[in-house]
Parts: sequence; C-alpha cells; structure tokens
Amino acid sequence: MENSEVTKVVLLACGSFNPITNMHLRMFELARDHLEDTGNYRVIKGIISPVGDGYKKKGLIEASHRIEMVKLATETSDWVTVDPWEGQQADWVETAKVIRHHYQELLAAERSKDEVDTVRIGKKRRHEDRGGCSNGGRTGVPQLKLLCGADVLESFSVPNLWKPEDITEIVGHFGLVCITRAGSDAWKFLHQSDTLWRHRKNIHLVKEWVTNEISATHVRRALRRGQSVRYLLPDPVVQYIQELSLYTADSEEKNADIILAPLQKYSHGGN
Ligand SMILES: Nc1ncnc2c1ncn2[C@@H]1O[C@H](COP(=O)(O)OP(=O)(O)OP(=O)(O)O)[C@@H](O)[C@H]1O
Ligand SMILES: NC(=O)c1ccc[n+]([C@@H]2O[C@H](COP(=O)(O)O)[C@@H](O)[C@H]2O)c1
Ligand SMILES: [Zn+2]
Repeated sequence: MENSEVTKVVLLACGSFNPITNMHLRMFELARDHLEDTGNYRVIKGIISPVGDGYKKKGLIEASHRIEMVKLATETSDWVTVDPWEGQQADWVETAKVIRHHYQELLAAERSKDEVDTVRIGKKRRHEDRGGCSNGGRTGVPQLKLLCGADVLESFSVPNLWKPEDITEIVGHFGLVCITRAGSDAWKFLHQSDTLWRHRKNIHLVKEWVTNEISATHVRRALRRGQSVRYLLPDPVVQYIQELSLYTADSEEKNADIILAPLQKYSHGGN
C-alpha cells in the first residue's frame, strides 16, 4: 500500500536535444530512481521539451526535427514523452515560463479530473447507498520539477543568461533535479551560491556512477565526419538523421553569427 505522504512528481527536461541522446533518456531513469529511493516521491511522468528555434544556439537544427527525434526516442518508454509546445513557439521562451506553462497544464488536468470525480462521487454515493464498495480518495496535483545536468546548474552563474528571480522561482517554487556531469562540480556550485543553498532542500543532486560523457556536440561532430553514432542514440533516431542528412558542416554553421536569445534579451537590460 502506498504511503499517503508520498508526493507525486512530474519531471520536465528543457534543452536543445540537438539531437536527443541515450544520456538524455538515462537522466530520467536516474532521477526517478533517486527520488523514489527517498521514499518521499513517486515519479509519474517525464516530459522532454525541446527548445524553440528562437533560442539561436549555434548548430541548432529546426525544432520540428528535434521534436520528431524525441518522439521516436521515447516510443519505448512508458513514462517519458515529448511535449512540442515550447519548440513550436516563434520566440524563445524563458525556462521559468515553460515550467509555469506545464504547471498550468497539470492544474487543468487535475481540475477536469475533479469535475469527473464530482460526477462520479455523486454516482458513487448513490451506488454506496445501494450497498456498493468505496473507491479510495484522490491525492492532488503532482509537483513539477525541472530536470537538468550539472552544466545547466552551473550556467545559472553566467552573466546575463538567467534572471535571478527566475532562478529563485525554479529552485524555490518548483524544485530541481540535477544529474552530475563530467566537468561540473554540482555540490561545489550549490555550496557557493547563496540562492541555491537557501533552497537546497528543493534541489536534488543525483550522482551518476556510470559516468557517461555522451554529448550532442560529440554526436554532431561524429555525424559530420561520417562516423557511426550507433548505440549513442536510439536506433530510430540514427535512422531519421541518416535519412534526412540532418547534421552537416552547413547545419553546424546555423546561428553562427547570432547571439544566444537569453544573452540578447538580458544584456540590454530588457526582460
Ligand atoms: N552526459 C550528460 N550527463 C548529464 N546531463 C546531461 C548529459 N548530456 C546532456 N545532459 C543534460 O541534458 C539536458 C539537455 O542538454 P542538451 O540538449 O544541451 O544536450 P548536450 O548533450 O549538452 O548538447 P550540446 O552538446 O549541444 O550542448 C541538459 O540539462 C544537460 O545538462
Ligand atoms: N534564462 C533562462 O530561462 C535560460 C537561459 C539559458 C538557457 N535556458 C534553457 O536551458 C536549456 C539549455 O539548453 P542547452 O544546454 O542546450 O543550451 C534550454 O532549454 C534553454 O531554453 C534558459
Ligand atoms: Zn548542452
């Protein structure tokens, strides 16, 4: 029987996914094991949200392809899915806004469940009046937590990349699950940031013991050089990339002379 104190959690990963790799999928498995191992959480869903073209990162191919690849990669998962909303927006959307959007979706889903329940409870009462059995209660809206690698956590300190109030909202209001990554010391970073330290109870650092340095940059480089990327990405993704010749010397030059959207937005004091 499930402990009534167990909190339901939905994990949301935002990123380029250019292309999605096996390590992106592993992040979800590692995070779920870690959270559920505490005995306090049950992870009910994972959402992958590829960033829109407006992010303007160098080498970023069209969102429609990146979304399709995540769809193919998650076909074999019974709990991780792609959500195209962010990728379909014309302009880049701040991560805090993306999280808010998904939280609103969870609230709306819960509300419609409530409406169904209201009808059902009415019916159930009539059923119980006739001697039928009771069905147990509902447990409420799940928590939504941002899932990322330690490099994203470290990027919080890059000038003009994140708004301080967005960081506070993400770690203070929602929560963060962060997977260790070679080259980034997540514990040291958390220790050195007053904001992160203040909200440390909302930040779950997950140690990946089977260190895995797969990166999408490495995958794109191998593809440009005609090398195999099999077993770094799910087979259907490898096939999709090959059929459409998605990653080339030309695609890597996309946005080469353009400043990353958040830097553009915050460097001029805009918000
Ligand atoms: N090997 C890895 N270990 C831990 N986290 C990872 C790893 N690869 C990607 N991530 C995380 O996955 C999310 C999406 O990352 P992203 O799409 O930038 O992939 P990437 O491999 O870092 O790509 P790129 O090389 O293009 O930056 C980020 O939160 C990132 O930190
Ligand atoms: N201020 C912000 O909200 C902010 C800044 C930089 C990156 N991000 C997000 O973090 C993710 C980082 O992805 P990459 O590691 O692929 O660059 C993207 O989803 C991007 O939108 C958000
Ligand atoms: Zn990255």
